[in-house]
Amino acid sequence: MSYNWKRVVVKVGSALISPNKIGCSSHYLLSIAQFIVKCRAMGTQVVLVSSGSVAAGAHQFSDHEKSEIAVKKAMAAAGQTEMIATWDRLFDFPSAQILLTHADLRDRERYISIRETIFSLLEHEILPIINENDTVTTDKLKVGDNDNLSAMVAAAADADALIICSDVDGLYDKNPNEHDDAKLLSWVDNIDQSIYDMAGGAVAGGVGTGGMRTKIEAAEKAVSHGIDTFIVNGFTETTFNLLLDGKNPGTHFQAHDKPMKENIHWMRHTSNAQGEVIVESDFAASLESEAEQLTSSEIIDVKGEFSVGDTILVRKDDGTKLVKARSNYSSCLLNFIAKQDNEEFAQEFEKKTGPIISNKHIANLEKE
Ligand SMILES: Nc1ncnc2c1ncn2[C@@H]1O[C@H](COP(=O)(O)OP(=O)(O)O)[C@@H](O)[C@H]1O
Ligand SMILES: N[C@@H](CCC(=O)OP(=O)(O)O)C(=O)O
Repeated sequence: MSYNWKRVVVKVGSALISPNKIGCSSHYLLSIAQFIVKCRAMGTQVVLVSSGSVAAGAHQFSDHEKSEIAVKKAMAAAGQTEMIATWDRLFDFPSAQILLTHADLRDRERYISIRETIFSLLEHEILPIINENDTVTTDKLKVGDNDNLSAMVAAAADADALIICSDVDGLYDKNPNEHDDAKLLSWVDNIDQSIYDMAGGAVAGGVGTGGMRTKIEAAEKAVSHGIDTFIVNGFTETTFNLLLDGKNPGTHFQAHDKPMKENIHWMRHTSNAQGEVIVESDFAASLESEAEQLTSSEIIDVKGEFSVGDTILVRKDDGTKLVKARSNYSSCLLNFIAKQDNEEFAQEFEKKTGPIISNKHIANLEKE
């Protein structure tokens, strides 16, 4: 019996591509590539999210300069071509490179465009190979790790499963590289703080970046969109044979059976709030129904700069996060109307302009 997936995202960590940080090695990629080929032959579409550009490009630069940000970006640029060429050589079908930043994914129009490009490539049986566009990112613009990126991609691609290939067998109850008695968790159906507490970071000075924490974050994003998520050991061929047999070779995070709608998931997990609207601590309206709208008289403060259509966070004065929603007002207009002494004017203005936030594009943060 095999898994009945229509579409999977396979994420491959740096240690598998560039184990020694001297260019790329196809040593561990062969069994992953074979898995991709077999999935496609079984009718399962595959999207590949591949790390490794920084590690692969590292050997072009001297050790003393590698901590400089500009050099890291240069390493990524130099390693990216090598990484793509290495993957491309392993397939007898075409592949395509997509480089993304968080700024692309959190912009709804660009996000839709990314989705359409992925679907078009898959329709034409071209393998999309995705990585973060490290060369152009700043702290504000980047996702920062490919675990979270792969979950955002899996949601954008409407995947059924996300397979995160790492250098360990899965999630252990503590870091197996530091504790000999660490136990592998093969099944996780609820990602709560106790699961996050098990996760340590990546090995200091090692090849990977995120460690287990970012993999759990990725799993949380993916399962809430109905995507079964696996953390598996990408070093061994057995992993992929087991997956093809419908078995779990590592840690399986169970998908929610009532996944969030695509646009709500995007708002909750991919879009960044460009600003904040602060309301009183005793604010009680649900904000999700037409009857319970946010009005300017309830706003204490407006923070940040945002435009019509941007995502904003509505939170209470005491810090409680209420909702993330699409703003129908710019920050400038909202500041103006919220600071109006003439309440009648404000009410009339809102009546004409419409609700402050959209109740169609809203993610409730209190329920989760
Ligand atoms: N609870 C845990 N279970 C498994 N691995 C853990 C755990 N805590 C920390 N780790 C570390 O996370 C590493 C995998 O993450 P990372 O190095 O970022 O790999 P990748 O390149 O695959 O993203 C493991 O090698 C291990 O050292
Ligand atoms: N964009 C980076 C990916 C960094 C990253 O997340 O690495 P990893 O923890 O190995 O998945 C690169 O290509 O090197």
